[in-house]
Amino acid sequence: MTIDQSKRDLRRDQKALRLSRPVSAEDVRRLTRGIFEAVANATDAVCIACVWPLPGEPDLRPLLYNLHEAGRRVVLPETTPRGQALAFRRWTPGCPMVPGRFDTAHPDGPIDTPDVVLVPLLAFDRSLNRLGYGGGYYDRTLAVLDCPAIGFAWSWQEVKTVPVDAFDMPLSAIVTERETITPPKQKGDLW
Ligand SMILES: Nc1nc2c(c(=O)[nH]1)N(C=O)[C@@H](CNc1ccc(C(=O)N[C@@H](CCC(=O)O)C(=O)O)cc1)CN2
Ligand SMILES: Nc1ncnc2c1ncn2[C@@H]1O[C@H](COP(=O)(O)OP(=O)(O)OP(=O)(O)O)[C@@H](O)[C@H]1O
Repeated sequence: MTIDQSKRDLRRDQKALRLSRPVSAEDVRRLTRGIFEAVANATDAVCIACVWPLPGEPDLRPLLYNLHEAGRRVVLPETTPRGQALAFRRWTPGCPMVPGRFDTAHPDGPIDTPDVVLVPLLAFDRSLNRLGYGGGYYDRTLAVLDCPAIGFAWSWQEVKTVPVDAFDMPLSAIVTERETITPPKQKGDLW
């Protein structure tokens, strides 16, 4: 099977899984707290890229308010034409949301460059590889941004190995409602 085919199959299965699993309010609180802490640890990150939820995805909307109240700038992706990197636009509480491509929605605020990007995903593995919707949007965006990329997901979205291509960008960390997964220690690391 080609990498493309195995990605397609995994994408289909993981979409169905994510829509079918019930999520408790406690899970939502734990995941939101974990992401907030991961962002707080990136102390010099002023501008944080989040997402406006798609069906079945963890709902980060409470986090947007928390980050805004904590004095961070919040930006959300505008889904650009296929083949382009995402554009991030400033969000403020209650700002109008504009319908965009693939049933996404984005704020109508000014474009801004994030210092850290929270990345949605359908599947992940322990090596911090991710599978997304297949537009390649986050891979293209992270390739040009060169900033920390923190994946967020439910723990049960983990698979043994995500099929990867050369252009796939591994994440800096993945936060779930159970744990935050960070890169394994490398030989030669000072500490
Ligand atoms: N909340 C949220 N916003 C996001 C993303 C995301 O994953 N979550 N994206 C993450 O990249 C970007 C846009 N996402 C995309 C959504 C759908 C397709 C897409 O190709 N959809 C096909 C069906 C694909 C399939 O069923 O396999 C379609 O609608 O025809 C591509 C990118 C930016 N905004
Ligand atoms: N840095 C890049 N430059 C050019 N093309 C890219 C780049 N990254 C990904 N692509 C293209 O995007 C397409 C989709 O990639 P992939 O299947 O890995 O998407 P995904 O990571 O699941 O989706 P997303 O990042 O939107 O959530 C691929 O066909 C690939 O050719």
